[in-house]
Formats: sequence, structure tokens, C-alpha cells
Amino acid sequence: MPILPIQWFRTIKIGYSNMIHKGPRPLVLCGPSGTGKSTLIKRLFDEFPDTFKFSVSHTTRMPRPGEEDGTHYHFTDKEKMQQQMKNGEFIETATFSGNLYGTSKRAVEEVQRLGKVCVLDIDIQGVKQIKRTDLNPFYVFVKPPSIEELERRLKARNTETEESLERRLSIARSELEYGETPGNFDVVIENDELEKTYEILRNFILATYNLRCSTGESSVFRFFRR
Ligand SMILES: Nc1ncnc2c1ncn2[C@@H]1O[C@H](COP(=O)(O)OP(=O)(O)OP(=O)(O)O)[C@@H](O)[C@H]1O
Repeated sequence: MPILPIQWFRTIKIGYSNMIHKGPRPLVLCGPSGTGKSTLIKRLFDEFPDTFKFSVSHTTRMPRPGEEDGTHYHFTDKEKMQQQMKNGEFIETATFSGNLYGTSKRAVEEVQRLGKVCVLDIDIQGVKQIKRTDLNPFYVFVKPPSIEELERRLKARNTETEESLERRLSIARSELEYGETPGNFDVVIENDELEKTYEILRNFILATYNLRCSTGESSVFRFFRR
């Protein structure tokens, strides 16, 4: 039997192509605030609880009662985190109420090592940062049917003040421009009707990760690797 070069094996699978060393490629979901990313991700996790996982973020804020280090967050301090940021250990960071938050490359790789798809719900700035790393995820951009509809959804969610609503809408306009630029994302999905959108996302993921599902006796979907 001929000895095949390792590159040959690597080309067999698409989504799992780097599984030999690292695990499945992460999945980035990006889109303006209020487009429906959390709603779609929740559906995905509900349907496929063993396939997807979030990474554990770092934070410099104090743990709240019941929060465990390494489970809810990696709790750290400002000096240490700033040093790690300088070392390039984070793929994205943000500041909220004076505390630092961030996703480390290592946290994503830990999910990959478990053989699960690490799901990253991040903004365009985060996408740009990830593109400078070797994480090599699949990029999905979720866009609203229109800015007017986005405004309606954000208002209906009841989480915004007039000021934060305006801020989100203005950021959304520039995010849409980046999201719709060809080559920036592997797929752009318009979230018009939720059921249809979820179906498109689901089909993309099944094909991309080279997975198929079948309806079992209990009508629960099960994954098989082809
Ligand atoms: N297709 C849809 N049609 C109508 N409403 C929707 C649709 N998808 C999501 N929504 C609603 O829009 C609101 C915003 O959705 P969601 O919170 O999932 O957005 P998000 O992109 O995760 O926002 P953020 O980035 O701010 O967390 C929610 O109230 C959600 O129920």
C-alpha cells in the first residue's frame, strides 16, 4: 500500500480538516446588535448540545456568588491580563465598567481539544482581530432585513435606552458595510423569518463541518461524521 503524505489526510475533511492536531475549526457568528445571533445560537445549542461549546472568557471583575473560576470565567487581574494582551494571547478584548474582558486563544483551543466546535459571538472588531491569528474559523455574518427592522427588534427587546439604541444603529450601519463586502465572511445570512434563517444556518453548518444528521426513533437528531 502506498504511503500517503499527511497533507492527503488533511484534505479529506473540510470542517474537521485540522482535527488531527487541534480539533474542529471554530465558528464565528457576527452581525449588528439585535440581528438575532443569540437567538440563533440558542437554537443551535438546543438542537445539538454535544457539538457546540462556548469558550470560557477572561475577566478582571470579581467573581459573583456561585461563579467558579475556569467554568463561568477565568478570573484574573488587570496587570496579568494586560501583560497577556501584550504577548498576543487574546483574540479579542473589551472594557465594560472599568473591567477587562477577553477571549484567549487558549480558551478556544481548549474547546477544540474536546472535539467540539467553539462558537464565538463577536463584533466586527473581534472578527478583524481573529483574522490576524491562526485560529482559522468559519465566519458567518447575520444581517437584519433592514435598519428599520433592526430598530424595531431592538425596541421590542426592551434592553436599550434612546441613547444606546442610537449608538447601536449607527454602529450597525458601518458593520453592515463590512459584513456585506465580498470575501469578509464565508456566508451572509439575512435574518428575516427566524425559522427560515435557522434552516439556512443549520444547512451551512451541516455541510461545512461535513456532518449529517438523521432522525432517530425518538425523533432526536443525531450527528454522524461522514
Ligand atoms: N427573525 C426574527 N424575527 C423577529 N424577531 C427576531 C428574529 N430573530 C431574533 N428576533 C428578536 O430580535 C431581538 C434581538 O435578537 P438577539 O438578542 O438574538 O440579537 P443579538 O444579535 O444576539 O443581539 P446582541 O448582539 O445585542 O446580543 C430578540 O428580542 C429576538 O427575539
